[in-house]
Amino acid sequence: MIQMTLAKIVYASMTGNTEGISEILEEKLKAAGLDVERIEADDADSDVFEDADIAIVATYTYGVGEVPDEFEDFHNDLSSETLSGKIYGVVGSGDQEMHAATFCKAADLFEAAFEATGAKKGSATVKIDQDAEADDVARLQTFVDELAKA
Ligand SMILES: Cc1cc2nc3c(=O)[nH]c(=O)nc-3n(C[C@H](O)[C@H](O)[C@H](O)COP(=O)(O)O)c2cc1C
Repeated sequence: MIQMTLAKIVYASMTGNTEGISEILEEKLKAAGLDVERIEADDADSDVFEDADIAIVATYTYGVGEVPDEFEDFHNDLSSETLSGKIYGVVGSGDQEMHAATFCKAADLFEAAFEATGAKKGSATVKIDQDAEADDVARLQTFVDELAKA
């Protein structure tokens, strides 16, 4: 049997924007021929990416530039995991108008955590204002294409 590349998306979403983004990612990764598992932050331990080839986090930002509560433990523990040999990517949703100074800061915090794991960044972090519009969907396509060939 041919071993397929497994991509795992862990996401947190309070009002649905990031969930929608995670669904778009799932669809596009599948279209690229990958196996995909999409998991809510509440259901994920920090070792969730152990059996994945591609590790993706999709997060909104809460408080003043903070990781959402339901992602806090996961985020803290992620940096202690060893994910060398794996590819990672991060997508953020935030509010560019109301929170310009901390726009999608949680995505940057996840990028830093992934860097500590030894995983390789497969594509630049995508930051989306609220929900994904057509231009964002195009950026997500590029993100997926780059991860798939990284
Ligand atoms: C209390 C509160 C604090 C927020 N703080 C930030 C922030 O610091 N930076 C940011 O980019 N967005 C911030 N946001 C906006 C959300 O991240 C944004 O609406 C996001 O699209 C929500 O995603 P979701 O629909 O997946 O829950 C905040 C929203 C709330 C309600």
